[in-house]
Amino acid sequence: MSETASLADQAETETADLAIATTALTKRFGHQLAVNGIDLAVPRGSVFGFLGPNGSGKTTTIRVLLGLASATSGTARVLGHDVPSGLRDALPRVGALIEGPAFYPFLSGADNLRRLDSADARADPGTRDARTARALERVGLTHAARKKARAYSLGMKQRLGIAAALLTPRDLLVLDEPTNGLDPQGTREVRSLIRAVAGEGTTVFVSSHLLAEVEQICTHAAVMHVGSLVAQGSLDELRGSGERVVRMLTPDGDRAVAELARLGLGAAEADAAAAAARRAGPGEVTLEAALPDDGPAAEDLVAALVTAGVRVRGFDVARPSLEERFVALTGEGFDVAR
Ligand SMILES: Nc1ncnc2c1ncn2[C@@H]1O[C@H](COP(=O)(O)OP(=O)(O)OP(=O)(O)O)[C@@H](O)[C@H]1O
Repeated sequence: MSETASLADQAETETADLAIATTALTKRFGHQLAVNGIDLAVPRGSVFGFLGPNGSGKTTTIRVLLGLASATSGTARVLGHDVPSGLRDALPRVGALIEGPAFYPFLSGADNLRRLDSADARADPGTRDARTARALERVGLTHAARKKARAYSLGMKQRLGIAAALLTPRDLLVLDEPTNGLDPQGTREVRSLIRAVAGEGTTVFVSSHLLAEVEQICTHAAVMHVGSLVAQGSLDELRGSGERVVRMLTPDGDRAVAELARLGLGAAEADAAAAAARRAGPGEVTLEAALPDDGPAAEDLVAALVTAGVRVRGFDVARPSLEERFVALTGEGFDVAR
């Protein structure tokens, strides 16, 4: 087999393992670049967090993936089918909930689902009642099946939306900010539902501006910033990809900086807020230095500092947290609440 052929085969196998794959996907609105050449790779079986602040391009990307908007350039595949030409084949296996579910308030939850089910030409009318009952059970709404949708709480409406997305078996569930506006109880319900759906083998692609949410429910994540994808991978990969940082507390700042420089590390005083948080006493300074993966071991650094006469009152080596890492990537904070 030629090298070109085997590379093509390898690319094909890799794409087959992906529920969503895009190449240089771009969407412009006039002069505005809402999505800027993104290469998304969402592994099958993952719970994939699509993370980014408001306005970073998440909803636009989702709309393009589902054929609700057309890309300006680039390519996308969903469940192995080209978007938009192959969406007719992909969409029956994709459940989606974007920009909040719309229901008839005067119909019960079950009747709303029946109505949606009847709009699906492939759904057998003979098994409609069983299908709606199963979907309601799946999201824990059996007790509220006959209640009018207008009497549902926001969390119940959101779960009804997920039930609608799960009326038929799905390989991929796409959820746009599914916990937006929910109270803590509703948030917990929706998150545990996502875990349960993923546990049954469905790939879940979920957008969120909440880092804590992504950390709680996702196996993988991608980070959007002003239309660009600035990082993606498994959460472990994302955590591990930040450079380690040495932080030390000492009354001998100048001597420590000189010794660290001799060891190849450029140390600087931590910013005032961080230093205050570490409660440096009179004359003490908190120093920080990036430590490359091939840099000296922590114990060798401490030994060298002590030998050089530096009084080491505090010392630690840590990878940045996911939050610190994402702030570094995007230059802005994420809502970490809830
Ligand atoms: N139909 C449209 N026409 C013009 N600009 C749009 C349109 N839809 C989105 N945009 C712009 O594209 C950018 C990305 O918006 P998008 O809704 O995709 O972001 P998002 O990350 O989903 O944010 P949010 O969580 O607030 O929905 C924003 O600047 C937005 O104003």
